[in-house]
Amino acid sequence: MAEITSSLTQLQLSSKPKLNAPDYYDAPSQKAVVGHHYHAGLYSASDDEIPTVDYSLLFSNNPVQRFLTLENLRQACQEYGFFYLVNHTIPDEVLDSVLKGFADYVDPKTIDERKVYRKNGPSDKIRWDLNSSAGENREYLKVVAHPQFYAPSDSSGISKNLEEYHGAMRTIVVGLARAVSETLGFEENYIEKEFNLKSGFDVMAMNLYPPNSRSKGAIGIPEHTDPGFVVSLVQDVDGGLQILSHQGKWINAYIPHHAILIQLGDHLEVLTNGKYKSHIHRVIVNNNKVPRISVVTLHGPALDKFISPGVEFVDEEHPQNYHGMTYKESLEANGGDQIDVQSSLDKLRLV
Ligand SMILES: O=C(O)CCC(=O)C(=O)O
Ligand SMILES: [Fe+2]
Repeated sequence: MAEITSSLTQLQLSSKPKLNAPDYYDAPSQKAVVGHHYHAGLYSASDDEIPTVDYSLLFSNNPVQRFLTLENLRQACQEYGFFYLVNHTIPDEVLDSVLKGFADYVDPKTIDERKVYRKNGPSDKIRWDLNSSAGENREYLKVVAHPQFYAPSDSSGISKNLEEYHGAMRTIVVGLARAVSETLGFEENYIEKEFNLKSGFDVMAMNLYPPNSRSKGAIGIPEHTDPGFVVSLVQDVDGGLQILSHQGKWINAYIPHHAILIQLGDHLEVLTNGKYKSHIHRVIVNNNKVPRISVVTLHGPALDKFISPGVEFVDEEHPQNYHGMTYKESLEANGGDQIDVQSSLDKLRLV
């Protein structure tokens, strides 16, 4: 588990760790392919700090400590919209085995096993694809993980790891829902109720990004925001995740080892009428020396839950900025399938 590294009295900041390639990868010997049609500086981003929130202190018995950590979380939500979560209760071994499990799963020798999960239809609960183009470079597996967990059949035994990890992450997300509700000045069950999180629709996306020597361009995943309450993300190595700040500046995410990156989702933005916003992010692979794996979970409201700005967030000074829609409708509003967990913030915004 990541350690408490900073003071409570100000936003807790992370430092840039060194690239730490796990030994199950063959680091490619090739240098970056010459002749890619992108400019090295085109996707550069700054190393500005990203706040860190200590999960365990959100539930501290010490009221001062708890108050200060909730204030830290409120600032992180309102002024950033993303933060690193440390001391979060998921054992290191669980994080390591989900990442290692996916690394084993995407063995190029077993690619035919995965192809059965290529798009079959709109009700797919498991989806796999491999994109290698100027616009996107990644292999991914997505599974619906809640209210029911859909386990991919596989010879490497990944499903057990995924399900264990998801169960642990859900516990944290419910804890975060309670803490975030308090930062908004509500009873702790406000978000759980508004999103009916007990029946929340969660999708896990496991991504493998190639090193630059094996990619067809600079982009791992193009710019987007994600629907839902929050997105949780763990990774094996740093490598190109960039988030667009409030100030319109791209920031490199250097996630401390064994910490979790939390990004606020579109539907928290809708519920709070824009007070807590989701942020555009992308993955750039042009500097990657080794492959990178991320395990990203989109924790959503229940599919049938109608989400609109809470009345408490709308007044003369703050006119309603978003339409209401059920979560299901919003996932499908841009023609996507539920498993695509596509953003439709463009359709939800009134202005
Ligand atoms: O892999 C990453 O770092 C980000 C992936 C992502 O944004 C997503 O899957 O929605
Ligand atoms: Fe994303």
